[in-house]
Amino acid sequence: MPSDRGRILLVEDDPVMGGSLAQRLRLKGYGVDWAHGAAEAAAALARRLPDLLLSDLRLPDGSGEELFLAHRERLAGTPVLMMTAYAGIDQAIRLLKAGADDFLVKPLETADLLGRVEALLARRLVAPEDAVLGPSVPIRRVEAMLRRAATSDSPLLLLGETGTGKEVAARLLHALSPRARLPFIAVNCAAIPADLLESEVFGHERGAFTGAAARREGYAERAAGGTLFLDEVAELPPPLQAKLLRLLEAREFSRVGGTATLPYRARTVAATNADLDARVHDGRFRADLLYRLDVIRVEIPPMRVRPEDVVHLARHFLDNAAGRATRTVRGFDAQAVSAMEAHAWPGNARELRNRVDRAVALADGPWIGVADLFPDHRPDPTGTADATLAEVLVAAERRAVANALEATGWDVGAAASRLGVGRSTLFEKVRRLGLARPIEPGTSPASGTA
Ligand SMILES: Nc1ncnc2c1ncn2[C@@H]1O[C@H](COP(=O)(O)OP(=O)(O)OP(=O)(O)O)[C@@H](O)[C@H]1O
Repeated sequence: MPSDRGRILLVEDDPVMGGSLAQRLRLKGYGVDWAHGAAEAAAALARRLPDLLLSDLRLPDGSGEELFLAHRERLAGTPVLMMTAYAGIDQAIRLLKAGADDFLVKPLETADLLGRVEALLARRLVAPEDAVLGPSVPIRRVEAMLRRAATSDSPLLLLGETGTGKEVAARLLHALSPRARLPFIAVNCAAIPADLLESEVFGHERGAFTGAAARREGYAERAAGGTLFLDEVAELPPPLQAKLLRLLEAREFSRVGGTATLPYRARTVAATNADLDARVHDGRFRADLLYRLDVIRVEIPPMRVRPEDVVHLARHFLDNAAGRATRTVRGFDAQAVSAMEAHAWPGNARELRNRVDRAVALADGPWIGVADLFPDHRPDPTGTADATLAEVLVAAERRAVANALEATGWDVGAAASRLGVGRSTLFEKVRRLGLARPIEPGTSPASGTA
């Protein structure tokens, strides 16, 4: 069985056909959101990008072709598989030319369908030996999206908790893009005082304001034909939001105090750990600006759902820190490795880097131990010398169950088969371990998952 299956948006109006497809895909361990028409599918796509779109061409309120074309830019990193009756083959071929990945002719052969779904999802992963960001399946999936998006000029929005590596992802995107030799300019929208932000981003002419002794180029100008990375974009004050919107729409700007209009040639990549949809909803972020920025959306998963990356990144950080250290540091001892694997990493990769840097600086032997990494508090019980066996087992069980549920999008049937237990056993474990499904804003019962 594949190690990670992914989430499929199934668009099919026929209740019998849709029901049977959803069931077969779920039995194979995929998470399935089933939309019964084009409007429902558009709403589901706006909420969350699936790992694969499987859509019928003929829909009661539109067509799969219109749906795909309307979302083509956002779907740049998502495989698209169309289903059509024989009469729709011409349309399906048009869609392949427009960028869809594959199509199936009805009546469907289940084995064929499942084979193509699996092949398309596998293509979304970067091979482990090529992966730069980390070895886990979720981060290799992110990397595959970045690689595909690197050739496009569309704005890209990076979402993820603090410290997950959004700037690292933006730099990788830039490095993989045809703009790689041009500047990468990073602006932290939250770190610059609001009254300076405009002149920092757009530059100013001499004498534009008190203290403007000379003309200064802003970030938008210095980015030239490279990449302008707007970190913490949710913190932009409203007047700057309006100016950024103009920059993106008109692709031109003026320096503060200047009259000349300058062309904006950079690719825009924005990042935030805030819930931008909620900010739009409560009026703190412009809907039209979000629409402009959110053309390709890439979500960087938190460290707790990709434990395979923890030790890999820790070794990478250790190599860097050890290179700067005067003493010889050889690595982590076994307990330190277990403790890192068990820790929840609320500060994500940044916390990991900080802990490793500090441990390398302070450790008094060649091997880094638990106390060097976690001097401030006891990490989750697993791996600590003083945890009871019962605590260690509960922590390991909790982690395995949480990982399986997360990886299958809380598809309990799929998670149960991954873990090799029955559904009812898994339900009981979820209840006993106090695990709760994260609530996705706007999820409607119609898009229900098993
Ligand atoms: N995949 C990775 N490989 C190597 N280093 C990484 C990786 N991901 C994150 N880091 C490191 O972790 C730290 C945090 O990463 P980064 O600044 O990109 O996170 P961020 O999501 O942009 O954070 P914030 O939301 O606070 O802006 C940096 O030191 C970065 O070098």
